[in-house]
Amino acid sequence: MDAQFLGIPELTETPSVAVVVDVMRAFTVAAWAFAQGAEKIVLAESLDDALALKAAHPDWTALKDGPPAPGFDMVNSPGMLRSVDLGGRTVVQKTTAGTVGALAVKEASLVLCAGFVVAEATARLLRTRASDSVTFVVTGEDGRADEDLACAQYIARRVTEAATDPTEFLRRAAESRAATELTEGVRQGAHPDDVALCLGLDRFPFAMRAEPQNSLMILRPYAVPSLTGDAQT
Ligand SMILES: O=C(O)[C@H](CS(=O)(=O)O)OP(=O)(O)O
Ligand SMILES: [Mg+2]
Repeated sequence: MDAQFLGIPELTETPSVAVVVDVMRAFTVAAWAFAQGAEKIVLAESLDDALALKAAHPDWTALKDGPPAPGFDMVNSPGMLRSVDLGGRTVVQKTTAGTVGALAVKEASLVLCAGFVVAEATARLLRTRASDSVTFVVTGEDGRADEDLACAQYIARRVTEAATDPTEFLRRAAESRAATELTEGVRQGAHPDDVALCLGLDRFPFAMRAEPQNSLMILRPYAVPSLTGDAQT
């Protein structure tokens, strides 16, 4: 598999297969939202769009990064979100990096959103599809966020080497700027457990696929064939 690792500004062409990585915290939050019962996540283009979607659908749950804000129900924190019942709910998510990265590749034929919590399921799905070429979108810091790059490199390696040791990749993420800023309270809307939850390797058995639907980009959990080869969708 030919793997490319690109920051959002480097996306000059539409890739065929894109894996959009945001470890801290957008796609860790998304995975937790599905674990808490959310049916789907609408990836919003802007804060105004997120608020407009919420206004049009008052039963939806709107979520943003940074500090709490009027009109939004939650912030982009897995530590806070893990105790919220989202059974059957639609979540609208707008963040600085993760949602922007997914929207930047919305024309791709396959868009997966990932973090360490869904690494193995994501790698297994890529393995199953046997894609020749995969573009990993390293969403943070214009492609330089080491938590995202480490996770992307780990997933890429796992596609071909199932026994890849995660230790060094997780260490890099734990020592990244994002982890430090979350731990030190520099980034707002954070819970003390956020970094640990973002490093929760293979916490969930599903991958996450984003697809355009009625002019919106919708993220859903995506069951992948198990190790024993039982196919699910
Ligand atoms: O919520 C996050 O962790 C970041 C925003 S910030 O860097 O904390 O301000 O957004 P994300 O898109 O999840 O990287
Ligand atoms: Mg991030």
